[in-house]
Amino acid sequence: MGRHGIRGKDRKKNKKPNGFPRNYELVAHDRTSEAFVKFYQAQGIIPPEEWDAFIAALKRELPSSFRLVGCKKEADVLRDILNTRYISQLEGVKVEEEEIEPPKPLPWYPNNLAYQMKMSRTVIRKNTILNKLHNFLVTETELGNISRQETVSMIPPLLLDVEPHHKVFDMCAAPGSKTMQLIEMLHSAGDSQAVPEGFVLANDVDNTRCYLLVHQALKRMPTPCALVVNHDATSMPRIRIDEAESANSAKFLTFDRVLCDVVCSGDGTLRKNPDLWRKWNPNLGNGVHK
Ligand SMILES: C[S@@+](CC[C@H](N)C(=O)[O-])C[C@H]1O[C@@H](n2cnc3c(N)ncnc32)[C@H](O)[C@@H]1O
Repeated sequence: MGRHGIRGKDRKKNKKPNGFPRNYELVAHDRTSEAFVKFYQAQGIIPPEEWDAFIAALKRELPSSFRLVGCKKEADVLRDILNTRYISQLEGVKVEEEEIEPPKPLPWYPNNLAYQMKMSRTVIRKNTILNKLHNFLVTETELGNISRQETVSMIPPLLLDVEPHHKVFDMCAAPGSKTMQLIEMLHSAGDSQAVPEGFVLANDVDNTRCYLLVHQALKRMPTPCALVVNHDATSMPRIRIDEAESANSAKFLTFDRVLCDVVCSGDGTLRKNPDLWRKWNPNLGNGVHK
């Protein structure tokens, strides 16, 4: 079951008999779409023997996940608070006969700083500790101590193995969850006051999304080691780093690490937003490639 606000024309259709609009309605999500099946089968990119597993994966609700910002000295304290005040209190707790799953550390993420959990909003509302945990996560996210990020999105920056002296180019950076992780890795030397030698050049072609990068991501992680640029990464100009007059002796910036997180179809969002099943059409994916 999901809860939806009812907007626009749909609001008219959803009037109660007494004439007052129902703002919310409980809707069972129909996680099927003929258009989706037709489109993906025509692409021929999913081997027939994997089709059922593919659809089953898309129908599984996406667990939520978050990271404690690792380069801050508060990370250890926050992990302790999370474990003692919330996770240990939730062991074996049931909501309406159903045992709830407390947040679990992702085993491959360094220092147990990333967690995943499966909890619906309905369950959160019905349990006091879960409610408090929810408020804790919201507050610490606002303070920049926690970053809400999908589990799969945490992997590429980890694989880059960024060190504090690295010059890093994040080619398609907005809205910036991976940029944040790269900056954290630059600042990972332990001394939170020290300015690392390296930096992240964070670029995105979309000007509006560059604003998101600055105002949502970098605002929470102030650093002198990040620069945002707004350019088409397919024709990125070389950046000259010498002061010489002569073009013959020109030196250009090179990078130690490059992250290129290109646009996808966005269809994985079906897991996060099941309402998309009924609205799905190929233009949604094509739209992000304009
Ligand atoms: C998958 S999103 C990036 C998500 C981001 N790395 C993060 O972790 O938050 C892809 C981004 O690529 C950008 N983009 C698309 N074409 C681009 C291009 N030619 N040059 C630079 N950025 C581009 C889009 O505007 C979009 O913000």
